[in-house]
Order: sequence, then C-alpha cells, then structure tokens
Amino acid sequence: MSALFYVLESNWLTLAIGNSRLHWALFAGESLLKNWDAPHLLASCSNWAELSVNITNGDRPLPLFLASVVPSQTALWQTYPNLQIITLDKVPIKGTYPTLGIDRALALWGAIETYSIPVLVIDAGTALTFTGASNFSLVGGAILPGLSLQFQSLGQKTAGLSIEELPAQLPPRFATNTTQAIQSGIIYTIIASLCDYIQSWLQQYPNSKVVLTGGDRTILLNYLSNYSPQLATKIIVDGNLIFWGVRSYRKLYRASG
Ligand SMILES: Nc1ncnc2c1ncn2[C@@H]1O[C@H](COP(=O)(O)OP(=O)(O)OP(=O)(O)O)[C@@H](O)[C@H]1O
Ligand SMILES: CC(C)(CO)[C@@H](O)C(=O)NCCC(=O)O
Ligand SMILES: [K+]
Repeated sequence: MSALFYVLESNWLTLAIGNSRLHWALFAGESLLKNWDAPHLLASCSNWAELSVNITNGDRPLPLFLASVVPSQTALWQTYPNLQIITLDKVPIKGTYPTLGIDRALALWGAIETYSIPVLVIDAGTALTFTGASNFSLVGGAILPGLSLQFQSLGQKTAGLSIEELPAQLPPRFATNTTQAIQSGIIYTIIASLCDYIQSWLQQYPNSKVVLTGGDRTILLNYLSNYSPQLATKIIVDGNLIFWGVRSYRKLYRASG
C-alpha cells in the first residue's frame, strides 16, 4: 500500500489475518477509506517498524486493531506500540464456545450490526465456514475445506490430479475429461452443500439474512447463480464483514472507556 494519504487524528487500521493472507483496512472514524490484501509476513521480519513502513506517518504509528487466526503471524505484531489484539472474550455475542475463530465471531458481529438478526454468515476463505446467530446468540455453524483448498489437496495427495484454474461459470456436471471431472466434483458438491445449509437455515429462520464473504465470494455466487438463481437472489455479498465487526468492537470499547 502507498502512504499517499493524509493521516488524520481519527485514522485507524485493522488487520485481519487469515490462513491464506492478510486483510487490511484503513478507517477514518466510522468510515472505511480503503482496504487491501497482502501476503503473510515472513517470520524473519523481527519488528513491527520493519513491517509497517507504509502505515506510519513519520514516527506516529496508527492505532492497529488486529484479529488473527494464525498465531505465528500475530506474534510478529506484538511489539507494535499502538496495538489492540481482539480476542473472543471481548465479542458480546452470547453462546460462543472458547475455540470459535475470532474471524467468524467478528464477521458475525459485523453482519448483525450491518444487516439484522437472525443472520447466517458464509465465509468462503481458505476454509469455508457457516456461522449463524439469532437473538444475539450463536446458533452454530460448520467448517469445511474451502474451494481452493479442495483443489490443492486433491493435487497434493494424488499423482496427476492437479488443475491450475477455476472456471468462471459452472462446468458441465458429467464431464468427459479429467480437468472438468475434478471441477465438476468439487464445485457441484460445494454448491450443493451451500444450498443445503442455506435452505436448512432458512427453514428455521425464514426471515434471516444470508451474507456471503471471503476471497471466493464472487466466484461462488457466480456458480450459485447458475445452479439456483432463485436462492442466489437471497444472498447478500459483502467482502468487508470482518471489518464491520472490528468497527463495532472499537465503538463498544471506546464508548465504555
Ligand atoms: N490474490 C489471492 N491470493 C490468495 N487467495 C485468493 C486471491 N484471490 C482470490 N483468492 C481466493 O481467496 C481464498 C482465500 O480467501 P480469504 O483471503 O478470504 O481467506 P483467508 O482469510 O486468508 O483465510 P481464512 O479466513 O479462511 O482463514 C482462496 O481460496 C482463493 O481462492
Ligand atoms: C475456521 C477458520 C480457519 C476460518 O478462518 C478459523 O475461524 C478458525 O481457525 N476457527 C477455529 C475453529 C472454530 O471456529 O470452531
Ligand atoms: K476469513
């Protein structure tokens, strides 16, 4: 990221560390100014100053709110002087369990505040997760390997079943070549699961919003729109849910001192 913006008193940063990469956002007060993704930092970077050359204004580091599901990456930020690490115990949603991922909790909080409750969040990241809430309380969810990870694992554990690229649209279901057979197998099972989880959720909570986030949100929505146009229209796509969750966190803890 370039440092070509005026750093205001009200500016603050959030860094959400996922299993594939870093997700950054720059806010001014409640407004998101800019967001971008970046690769994981190398473990050889040993101090924050080395890591954050582009996010300081001279020697005044911006407040940084960090939410991470990767402890080795979290460790690289420990010495940043203006750091708040967001932990699950600070998320006011009821009924969470201690090992719930902070990214899931924050995305859920962000969805509740931005849309409404009940809500089902689908995070199409490295892992594909479903996380639902009703009455400001976690109902529950599910975790499975995400779209890319499914392709990668098939490529790694077999001799010769690797493919380079995801098709932009749904492939033919009954394929007559290896590439399309793999694409069909993975994509149709993921989309069928998606539909099944959404329908099951909507049976319990007919007025619920369903919000799709994560790096594979656009491609999955494309597939879903081909597969079930009617269900696809019920889905809200928002790539910034976790940032809205961090914003809620900041607001809550500023207000309460
Ligand atoms: N430039 C990119 N680099 C890495 N992944 C990308 C990129 N563009 C799209 N993707 C897709 O994004 C997915 C990862 O999503 P995302 O970045 O939301 O995950 P993450 O936040 O790092 O991981 P998680 O939240 O599941 O721990 C990958 O499966 C990949 O298909
Ligand atoms: C599932 C992931 C990897 C998704 O990023 C993360 O939220 C995580 O590590 N969660 C811990 C397990 C749980 O949420 O139940
Ligand atoms: K995520």
